[in-house]
Amino acid sequence: PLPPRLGVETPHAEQLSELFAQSLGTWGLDIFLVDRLSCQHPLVTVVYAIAEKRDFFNKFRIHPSTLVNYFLHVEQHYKQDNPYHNAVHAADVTQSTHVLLNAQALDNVFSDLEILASIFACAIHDVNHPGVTNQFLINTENELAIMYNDASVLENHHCAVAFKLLQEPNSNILRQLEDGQRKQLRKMVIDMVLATDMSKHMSLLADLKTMVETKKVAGGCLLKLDNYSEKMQIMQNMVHCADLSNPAKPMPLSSQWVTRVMEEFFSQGDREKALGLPVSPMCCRETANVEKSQVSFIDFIVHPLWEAWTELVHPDAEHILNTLEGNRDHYSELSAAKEAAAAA
Ligand SMILES: COc1ccc(-c2ccn(CCC(=O)N3CCOCC3)n2)cc1OC1CCCC1
Ligand SMILES: [Mg+2]
Ligand SMILES: [Zn+2]
Repeated sequence: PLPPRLGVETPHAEQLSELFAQSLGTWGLDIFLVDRLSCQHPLVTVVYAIAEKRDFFNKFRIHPSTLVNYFLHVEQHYKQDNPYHNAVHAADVTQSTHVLLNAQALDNVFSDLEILASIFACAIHDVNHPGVTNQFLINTENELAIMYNDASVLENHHCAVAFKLLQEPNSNILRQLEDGQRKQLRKMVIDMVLATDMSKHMSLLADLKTMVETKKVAGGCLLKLDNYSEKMQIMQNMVHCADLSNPAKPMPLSSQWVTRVMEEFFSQGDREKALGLPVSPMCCRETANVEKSQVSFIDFIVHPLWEAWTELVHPDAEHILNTLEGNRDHYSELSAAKEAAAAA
């Protein structure tokens, strides 16, 4: 028997179908509206809609009910009471990557398996996130830090949980793939999820810039991507861009993500204070300057990354870079106004 049209029953099925028909492939999709209309199943409904759109069911002989069953379990393993690292963030990163994959410059670059791997990696990339950073887990000698020897602790955990859930009954969406394909997908997913660890950011960006320079020299086309490592580099940067896309979204969405990430940081700061640990940067609710932090985050991390991505897929991501630059100026003005008010 087939599952409901969107994967899960919801009283707003009509409205949600309409929203996906209009905006599943749009950069400004209101993922918070998807969360409400789907009755808190944003991940299952977004993945199901993308799977339909990209014909995953036929291409990989995945039964719709198996896909729903697996991603319901994945969704349940995202901690709903995390203000930021919850299933809405996973759905947001997945839908954002779906949009980035549609760039004309990327036509015919990725195989069907690489596209499935990218969407799968986004959907599971933060599963079972505890709402604290790697540094906090290391500083508190958390069992996860011990398990993964302080190396990309969270990112290793997300991968392990996701692949463990595949082994549950009626959940193995990869069952019908050839063995080689399943092994290949597993490797690609691990490579992408481990690349969402911020400690990898600088090397990832450096490699992306080199590739952009080479592409410029080779007359601007991306098609000459034959080896795995070049393709994987683009896929890793694509997922990393999506993971860091909040400041590049329309302000009504971006500002909700800022509130959420600060709430998660502040509760970590509260826990560090209670444990007598030094409070991490930007985690102290008394002293943090939210707008200033966003400006620095954009100037030092997000803009350099999106500038490189925009060059790689020129001209498809121009509007994203423009939105980011507009948001940066907005936070900078807010920050200056706040300082002026404090000085008055
Ligand atoms: C909406 O604002 C943000 C949205 C996302 C990020 C962000 C940074 C790195 N990632 C990738 C995952 C990661 O490595 N993290 C998760 C966040 O905590 C640090 C370790 N994501 C940061 C954001 O703002 C900064 C944090 C407070 C002010 C500036
Ligand atoms: Mg993460
Ligand atoms: Zn994330």
